[in-house]
Amino acid sequence: MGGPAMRTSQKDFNNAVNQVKLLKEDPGNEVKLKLYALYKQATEGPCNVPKPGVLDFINKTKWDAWNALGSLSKEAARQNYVDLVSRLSASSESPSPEAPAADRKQPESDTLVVTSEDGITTIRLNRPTKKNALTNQMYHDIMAALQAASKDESVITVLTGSGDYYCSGNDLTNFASVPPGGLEEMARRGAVLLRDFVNCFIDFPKPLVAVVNGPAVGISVTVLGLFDVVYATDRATFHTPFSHLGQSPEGCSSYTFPKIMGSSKAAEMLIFGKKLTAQEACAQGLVTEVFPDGTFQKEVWARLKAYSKLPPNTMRISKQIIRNRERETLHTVNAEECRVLRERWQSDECMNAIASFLSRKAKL
Ligand SMILES: CCCCCCCCCCC/C=C/C(=O)SCCNC(=O)CCNC(=O)[C@H](O)C(C)(C)COP(=O)(O)OP(=O)(O)OC[C@H]1O[C@@H](n2cnc3c(N)ncnc32)[C@H](O)[C@@H]1OP(=O)(O)O
Repeated sequence: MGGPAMRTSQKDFNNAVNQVKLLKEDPGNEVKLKLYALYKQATEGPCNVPKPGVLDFINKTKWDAWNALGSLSKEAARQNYVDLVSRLSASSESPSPEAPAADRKQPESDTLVVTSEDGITTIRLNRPTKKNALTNQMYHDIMAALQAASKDESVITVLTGSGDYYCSGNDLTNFASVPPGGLEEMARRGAVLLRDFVNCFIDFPKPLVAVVNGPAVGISVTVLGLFDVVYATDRATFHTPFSHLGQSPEGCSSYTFPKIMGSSKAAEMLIFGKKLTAQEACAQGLVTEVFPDGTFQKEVWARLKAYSKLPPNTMRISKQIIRNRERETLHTVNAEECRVLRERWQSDECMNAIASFLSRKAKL
């Protein structure tokens, strides 16, 4: 993959190196190995020392981790290191879901309903009169719900919607109240929120399933590439109208969609905003299986209940080994997409599209 424009300075990197020493929680061996490899790549470049012998287990493991970074540039490694440390610092400082920040409503807010039953935690978007459009609060609530689900007793986590839509994407009124810092500050905050939101999907440790109960728009479509399985009713459609909105792809779709469906089909969706039927999305690999709407709920939940009886640790480990192949790439893509969107949100094309929706309630 071509490396995105990097912005991390040597000073940011040095700060991150110092920050690691101050982490309140041990991040575990896997993460420490990743930090080691990125540090070596950032400071010395691609692995350039002889491979330790098989019996020198620790040094061989470290060598393997460094060597696995291949020809990643020093700058990209520095950026990935800083991003990783920033995520670690945020998670060790952020309050647990049981002790929420005072200024933030928790998922008990009725726009998100979280339930756990039969080994399945279900996160349900519950704003049917607005087609489950995502408010700022809902982004935070979904992140908190995913964080809680990653630690609860459940085996599988499901995201679904209430009513006739799965989700109509970002609530465009999120852009209506401009903070004191102006448009620039709004775009900066939006980019941080989006990056953190998508990171939660990249790093979610258990099998994650989307039960797409109706049409899906925007970010609710793009993050599907980060789910393990996507079941859809035959009523569902998949629409990413970014160009219509003066915006650019997010949710890692600039990477996952070409990988899933090929570059030309991905371009038709992400650049021209082609809306796919459920059958088309399935044929292109974005959807795992399509069910008739009349039996959708019954068939899908019966399937998921059966899967939830499989050995939990084995499923989690299998998911991790699949995700680990490209975790760092996904984080890099996410950071780059957010950087570009931050600029798009300040563009005339985007402002005009949002103003048009807000003033005339323009339809896609
Ligand atoms: C601090 C900065 C904050 C920034 C936060 C940024 C966070 C990250 C952002 C990530 C980037 C995401 C990108 C996207 O998701 S792009 C996609 C955005 N979505 C849309 O453009 C969809 C707009 N909606 C429509 O086109 C139609 O409503 C739709 C086709 C979905 C349904 O049409 P239908 O005719 O069936 O129904 P209605 O239009 O009558 O809808 C019912 C009511 O729901 C309101 N609605 C629907 N979708 C949205 C939406 N996305 N945002 C806001 N409101 C929405 C609609 O207006 C109706 O409301 P009223 O009943 O009050 O009229």
